[in-house]
Amino acid sequence: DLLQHATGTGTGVLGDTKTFQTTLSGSTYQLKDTTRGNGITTYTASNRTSLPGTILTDSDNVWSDRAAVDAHAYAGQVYDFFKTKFGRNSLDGNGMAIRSTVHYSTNYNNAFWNGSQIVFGDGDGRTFTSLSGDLDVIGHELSHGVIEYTSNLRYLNESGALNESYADVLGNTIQGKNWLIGDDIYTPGVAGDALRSMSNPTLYGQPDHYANRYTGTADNGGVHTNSGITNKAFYLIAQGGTHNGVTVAGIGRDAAVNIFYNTVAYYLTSTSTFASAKNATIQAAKDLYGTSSSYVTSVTNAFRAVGL
Ligand SMILES: CC(C)[C@H](Cc1cn(Cc2ccc(C(=O)O)cc2)nn1)C(=O)N[C@@H](CCCCN)C(=O)O
Ligand SMILES: [Zn+2]
Repeated sequence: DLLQHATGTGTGVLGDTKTFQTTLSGSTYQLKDTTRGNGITTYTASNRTSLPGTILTDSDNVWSDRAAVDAHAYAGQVYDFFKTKFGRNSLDGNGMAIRSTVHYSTNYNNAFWNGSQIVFGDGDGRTFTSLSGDLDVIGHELSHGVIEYTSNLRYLNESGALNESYADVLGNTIQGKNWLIGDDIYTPGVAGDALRSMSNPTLYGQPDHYANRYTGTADNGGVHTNSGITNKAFYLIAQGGTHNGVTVAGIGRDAAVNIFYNTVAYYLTSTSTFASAKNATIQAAKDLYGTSSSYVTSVTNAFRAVGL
């Protein structure tokens, strides 16, 4: 038949070899995975800004476009996370096609969800290397899609900071490597630094207590700043620790992300605030693990530790 799926191999942004699903169309291979939902397709913007751009193709199914290899392989991993952990079929729960575009614009130091697809710049090689080279970043961007199809948290002030926080929490948990966001692609010349830290948000200028929240208008009311508050709460719930004199018993990443996913998917609305998110998370923990579960105590204490 004309369209059949194949397995491609290629090199990722950090020089690692990986395999991923492709489609053979006639005698050309396309970066199109038809084994997950209604498909995962990776495009190139060819350093311009029209989206989605052109589907990436190759003659021998051995791929050398490092940004494309990682965008495609990592998107498949993110799809698998939501499907196997939460039974969620793609971003909308209905198998919607996932589209990624790499090589957006020139020296573009960012990655984003534009309401329909995810987009990655190549970075300028100093501040960022190709932004699709970090699984927690792809997880972050695709999680914005999941959030849009569930609570649809408005991207402004407290609901916007929550949107950002759940994207960080889900993206970081999908990678499950450390508590940093973007460390694999931020400042390739500097080891160990990152864009954001969930274990210590203040390391990169984010608050770790509600009293220190940003209340200005920049960045839609500090959505990438105030996300530190609930990022820290998640870290405490998963890992445990003492913060501002409050000791939290860790419950592990699996249970913590289960509570956070269910909260953002089923308990919040587009105008939820930090206060309503605290109550919703406690309720989700009760519904998932029982009202007298120690997990409910950990959630309550973690939110208290960050001033909520
Ligand atoms: C890796 C990724 C998660 C990305 C990280 C990111 C990139 N930037 C721009 C940026 C550019 C330069 C520097 C510098 O230190 O010189 C830092 C940040 N700000 N945040 C990010 O956080 N993107 C935003 C893009 C939001 C776009 C508006 N909707 C998002 O997805 O929330
Ligand atoms: Zn974001």
